[in-house]
Amino acid sequence: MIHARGLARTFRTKRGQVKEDVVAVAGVDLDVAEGEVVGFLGPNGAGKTTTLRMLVTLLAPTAGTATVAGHDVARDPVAVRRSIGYVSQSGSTSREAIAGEEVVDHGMLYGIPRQRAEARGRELFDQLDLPCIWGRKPGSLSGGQRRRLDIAMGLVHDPTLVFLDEPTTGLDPQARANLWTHIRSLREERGMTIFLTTHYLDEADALCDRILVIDHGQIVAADTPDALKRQVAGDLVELDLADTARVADAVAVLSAVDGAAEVAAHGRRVSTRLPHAGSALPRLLREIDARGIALDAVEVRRPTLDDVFLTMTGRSLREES
Ligand SMILES: Nc1ncnc2c1ncn2[C@@H]1O[C@H](COP(=O)(O)OP(=O)(O)OP(=O)(O)O)[C@@H](O)[C@H]1O
Repeated sequence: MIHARGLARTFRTKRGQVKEDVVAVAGVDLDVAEGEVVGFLGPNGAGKTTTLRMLVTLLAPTAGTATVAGHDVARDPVAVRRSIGYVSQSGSTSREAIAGEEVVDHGMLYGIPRQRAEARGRELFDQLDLPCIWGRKPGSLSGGQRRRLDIAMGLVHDPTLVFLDEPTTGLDPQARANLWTHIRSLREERGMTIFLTTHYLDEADALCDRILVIDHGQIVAADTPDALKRQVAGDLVELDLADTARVADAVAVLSAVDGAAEVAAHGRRVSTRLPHAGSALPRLLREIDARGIALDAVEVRRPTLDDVFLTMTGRSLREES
């Protein structure tokens, strides 16, 4: 559905009197198969929106090629636009318009006759849980309703591929979870291919079959959420000691465990990564006990997507965003 090779975009900007080039996207290769939900994850300024805007033909690449829904973005942008839905970060509804009319007008822009656009709009409003907002102004809707209205606008011409730019940014946790359910149903009920950008690790984890991590305009990781998590060194084990004087002894015990990596100490806390913490922990704790090292707390955490990002880039995505 989407294939890009060496896709790049540089912006020429002016700082004071000096002109300089900003490399927003520095040669991206990516492939998205039909029916996949793919998440494009990265910190602020990583190049997510710029990549997306090139794929939806709103921005010309400075280098590289891409085909979207079988059409070349540079040679046949109109065919790309006819085949896709695009929901931008800011949405496309005017606050003072009438929600239903906006959707019908949008459908008619794609050449759909009024009656069919209205039927399609009402069907989408039902599916996206917006049954009573047809005659309302977008400005009077909640954030979650407005986001679902934006998605209805993006789907009125029945595309098989939809691009969502940060679909849940600014929504409260309940509205986000609700939107995730709707996004999942688009794939399940309509077999749509979905490409979305997000800052949110939990969103990428919950929604996406595959995740592409972008940093400084380059893809630094691409795989399923589980496979990405398996790539990092293992489960994180943290022990809080009762007595700082025993930190060195605890570090020695952790370092001796088979497969232990990243053994570290911060204050009273010593930590390590273990490939299979569940099975290694009983023996480790017996050893700690045998040496008379008293513990206040033990914590074991499965790797998260943030750990993946940290491993790939040396920075935490959570801090960045
Ligand atoms: N029109 C522009 N002119 C100059 N620089 C730009 C322009 N658009 C984007 N950039 C720069 O390109 C880089 C990538 O921006 P982009 O918006 O693609 O990142 P992003 O990952 O989508 O960020 P965010 O999560 O904040 O939306 C940033 O350094 C940004 O400042």
